[in-house]
Amino acid sequence: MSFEQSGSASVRIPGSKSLTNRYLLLAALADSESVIHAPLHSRDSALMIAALEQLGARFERLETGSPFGPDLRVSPIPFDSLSANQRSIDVGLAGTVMRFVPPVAALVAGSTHFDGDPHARVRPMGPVIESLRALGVDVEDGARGSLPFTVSSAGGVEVDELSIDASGSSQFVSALLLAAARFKNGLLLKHEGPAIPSMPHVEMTLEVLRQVGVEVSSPSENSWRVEPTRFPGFEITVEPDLSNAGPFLAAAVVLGQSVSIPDWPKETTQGGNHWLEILPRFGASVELAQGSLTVTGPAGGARAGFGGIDLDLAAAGELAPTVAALCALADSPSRLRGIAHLRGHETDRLAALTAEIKRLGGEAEETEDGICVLSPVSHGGLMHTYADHRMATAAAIIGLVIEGVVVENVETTSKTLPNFTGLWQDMLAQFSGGRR
Ligand SMILES: O=C(O)C1=C[C@@H](OP(=O)(O)O)[C@@H](O)[C@H](O)C1
Ligand SMILES: C=C(OP(=O)(O)O)C(=O)O
Repeated sequence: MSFEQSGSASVRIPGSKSLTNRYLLLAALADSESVIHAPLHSRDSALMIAALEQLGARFERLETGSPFGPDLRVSPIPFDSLSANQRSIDVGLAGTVMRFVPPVAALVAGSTHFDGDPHARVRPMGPVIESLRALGVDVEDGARGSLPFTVSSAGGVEVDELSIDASGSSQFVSALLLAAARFKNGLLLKHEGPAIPSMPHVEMTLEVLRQVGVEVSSPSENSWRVEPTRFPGFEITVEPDLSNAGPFLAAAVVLGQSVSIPDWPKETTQGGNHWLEILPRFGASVELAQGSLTVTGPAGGARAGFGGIDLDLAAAGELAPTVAALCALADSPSRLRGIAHLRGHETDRLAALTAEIKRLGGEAEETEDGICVLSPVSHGGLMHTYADHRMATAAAIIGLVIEGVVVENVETTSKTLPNFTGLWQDMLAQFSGGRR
């Protein structure tokens, strides 16, 4: 696809998955009703809502006319009046549901069975299962250390100190910190092991806990203390999902156009804020003004050519598939580092990215902690997406430049970005002078 002239588009992005699912969970743990404005409505947030409903929380849709769906009123889990039940929770492929909800199930008397999509069964869960056991809760997992498993609790957690190895996912830390305010004695959590990936997501957890009134501190590097806190319901507006803004901003880069994202937060813990540093490395200019981020691609985009990059993405691995799509269109080699843990994401993303770049005639190889893209993709074909929303959006980016790219199962984007194709088409129409 090429555009004779530089055009511009404004793309409004739905709410952050990571913030929505944290607020939903904390609203379920609060002492009174909460209202969440502009939440994400997607498969991952629907799974979080259904999971919390199983545990006794209630959700009411408050229509606002927003194209992204209603606001939500949340009635918390009625801890004092719940009877010990047997429940069943589908985590889909959502890391935030499979990791964050089991510690909440530990607070509720009865047994809760967790299972998910086929690939969910191979995502790392060991530290969650072992932590719950160390907290005095029974977990039956058939000695697999993964989904499916059943959490059985008398209701409540008294142990107040725990060490885990969260080098496989920051979500292991977030999961325990999010529930810990309702533990009888709070929690002192320590991480022991290689570096934790995606640290901004731990910062996000601390930030949302503070926002809702939970006392939390970090006595030393890699340790956190959550005080036992009863906190009232809250009213909050969810920021747009800056990771999901990525494919649209990448479109600006590869097509040499301008894309603006309204409501870009001034300050944020979202890893997607790293776009401001990453995209200039591909020759784009970025401007944050009047609450919008505008990215303007280099003149001529990928057709005129831009160079590859060497980048450590440990802090924002979630952005890797989008960055890899840019690297696959660059005219010199790239190396992405610090992202070994992507092997435990929605699919083994290092293997998937390498295979799909090679499928389209590029040269790429996995390294111990990332991938190298050695030469760009050169022809079209069916790009496999492995039920991974970010593989689908990566394929869409490549398809803007390479003729004949077909994205397999693009609906998989509904994990975090329903109507991706509508937003994408609308952006392209704006570039060609259509509706703004
Ligand atoms: O806490 C969260 O909301 C997330 C943490 C990160 O997980 P990892 O630490 O496993 O990368 C991120 O990649 C994921 O998309 C969302
Ligand atoms: C890793 C991701 O998701 P999850 O929350 O399922 O871990 C992601 O969205 O890139």
